[in-house]
Amino acid sequence: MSSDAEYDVDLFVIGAGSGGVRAARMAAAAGARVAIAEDRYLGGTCVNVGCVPKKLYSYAAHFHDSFDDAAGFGWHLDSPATFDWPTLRDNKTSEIKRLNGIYQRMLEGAGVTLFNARARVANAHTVTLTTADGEVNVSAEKILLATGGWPWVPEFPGSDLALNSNQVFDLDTFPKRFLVLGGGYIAVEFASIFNGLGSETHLIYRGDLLLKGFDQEVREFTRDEMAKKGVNLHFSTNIARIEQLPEGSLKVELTTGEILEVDAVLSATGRKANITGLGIESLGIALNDEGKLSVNERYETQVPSILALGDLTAGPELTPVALAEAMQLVDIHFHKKAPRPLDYATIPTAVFCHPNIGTVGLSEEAARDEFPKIRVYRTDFRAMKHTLSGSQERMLMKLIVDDASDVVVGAHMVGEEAGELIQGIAIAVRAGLTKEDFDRTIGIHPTGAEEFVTMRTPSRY
Ligand SMILES: Cc1cc2nc3c(=O)[nH]c(=O)nc-3n(C[C@H](O)[C@H](O)[C@H](O)COP(=O)(O)OP(=O)(O)OC[C@H]3O[C@@H](n4cnc5c(N)ncnc54)[C@H](O)[C@@H]3O)c2cc1C
Ligand SMILES: NC(=O)c1ccc[n+]([C@@H]2O[C@H](COP(=O)([O-])OP(=O)(O)OC[C@H]3O[C@@H](n4cnc5c(N)ncnc54)[C@H](O)[C@@H]3O)[C@@H](O)[C@H]2O)c1
Repeated sequence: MSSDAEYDVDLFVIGAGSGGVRAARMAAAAGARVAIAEDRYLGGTCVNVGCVPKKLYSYAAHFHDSFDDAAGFGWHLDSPATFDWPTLRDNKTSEIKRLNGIYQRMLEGAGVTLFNARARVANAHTVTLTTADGEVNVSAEKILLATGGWPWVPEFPGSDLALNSNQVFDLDTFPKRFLVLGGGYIAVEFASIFNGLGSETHLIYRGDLLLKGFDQEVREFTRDEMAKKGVNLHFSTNIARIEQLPEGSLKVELTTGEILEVDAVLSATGRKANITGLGIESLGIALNDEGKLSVNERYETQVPSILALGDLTAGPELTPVALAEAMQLVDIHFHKKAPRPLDYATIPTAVFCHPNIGTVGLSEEAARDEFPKIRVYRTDFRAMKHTLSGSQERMLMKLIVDDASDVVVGAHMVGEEAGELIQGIAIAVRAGLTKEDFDRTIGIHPTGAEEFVTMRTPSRY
């Protein structure tokens, strides 16, 4: 790359995932000369081994319930529905290829120079690319680290036989018996997916209740609903060892002594910052206690010309967070705007277990810690659809209100399409609306969602 300017480019982005691509495109649109390096797949984790394929598989798994529900409405399948894993897997792969192409065209269209190469930081203003033809240096006024995270698997005898979330999407054969280790997002989502697709499914969790950090009642309700759907939940236990049996299946011994025989084990035990070989240690960029990069409100690391965002930095590991940080970063560095720190307290999130969880703001427990007195409005019920389907699935909805100000500080839901529904509620919570505002909002009938504006009597204080 050559230019009369002091540096080859104004911005060099390492990692073309959610945050990196957004920052590169937006900086280029602001007139910056931008390059980006990606050594694996355009679109990063979300597009290739995260949100997108996960959601497609979650849709696939939901059909199981839909087929069951249909009979009460008069629909009958002539023969039992069968599931073909290669069709789902390969259709998913084609869709991801299509998305990879869209990302490439978006970057090219924005005038971003794309390197299909692994990158490392050589110094505060130089990126070294490892290409088939050897190493290439590119100088940059600013370097953005957007390399995301990588699945972490604990070590125990036979842990190499466990899959991580990157590997679970492309299995050659469908696991008739599936075991997942962990109690976080990925564990509950994949337990629901494989259970829905027809596997005998086990979830092994060291704690006594899944989804630590979520509202306690949401956690308990989700546990009960997942168990009703047939997921075998094993709490307060861990995997002691895994052995491969001669015919290929896996013998999993739990710390409780119980033995399970399965076809695949997924370790969904968290992710670590993806900094291997990135060269940041020698520049004095230190990791915080969580193993992530610390940045200031301008997204600058300890080396001011080196920026970072997304899963690599503190905060929730969510695609919309990486995207929002990218927009902020570009505003600050390329539109010269003052920093407007994101409101991390009201980031909504959904867990795509079955049924889904949607949540925004404070849990009941966190609100009790923060405010002298709260009001909790909650309801759980069987959705109208299930009066005919016969399904015993229930829905939980909850509003947490600061009693003194009447502001709704948390909203939680477990039920069909909770992820879709909570997005709108999140606007109200983010805006600091009061319970009276909710009460004055007219419901939409007949929906489950109307309960969010019709709960009148506190269930407890
Ligand atoms: C199974 C799963 C499901 C998920 N589901 C959801 C969901 O439903 N909703 C949601 O909001 N979030 C979800 N997430 C989280 C979401 O995917 C991440 O928060 C998001 O992708 C983070 O974006 P990022 O830009 O920080 O990093 P990434 O998207 O991880 O991108 C980093 C990119 O950098 C590249 N890279 C790394 N090192 C180098 C290097 N040295 N040189 C060149 N390139 C490099 C990587 O190959 C990668 O493409 C999920 C994650 C997983 C694992
Ligand atoms: N729907 C979504 O938005 C979505 C979906 C999937 C992932 N994600 C993001 O990706 C991140 C990573 O997901 P995740 O589920 O891997 O992480 P997580 O942090 O949510 O859960 C990790 C789980 O592994 C357990 N664990 C950790 N070490 C262990 C050990 N040594 N032995 C046994 N268990 C252990 C933890 O107790 C926890 O239950 C999430 O935090 C989330 O931000 C988001």
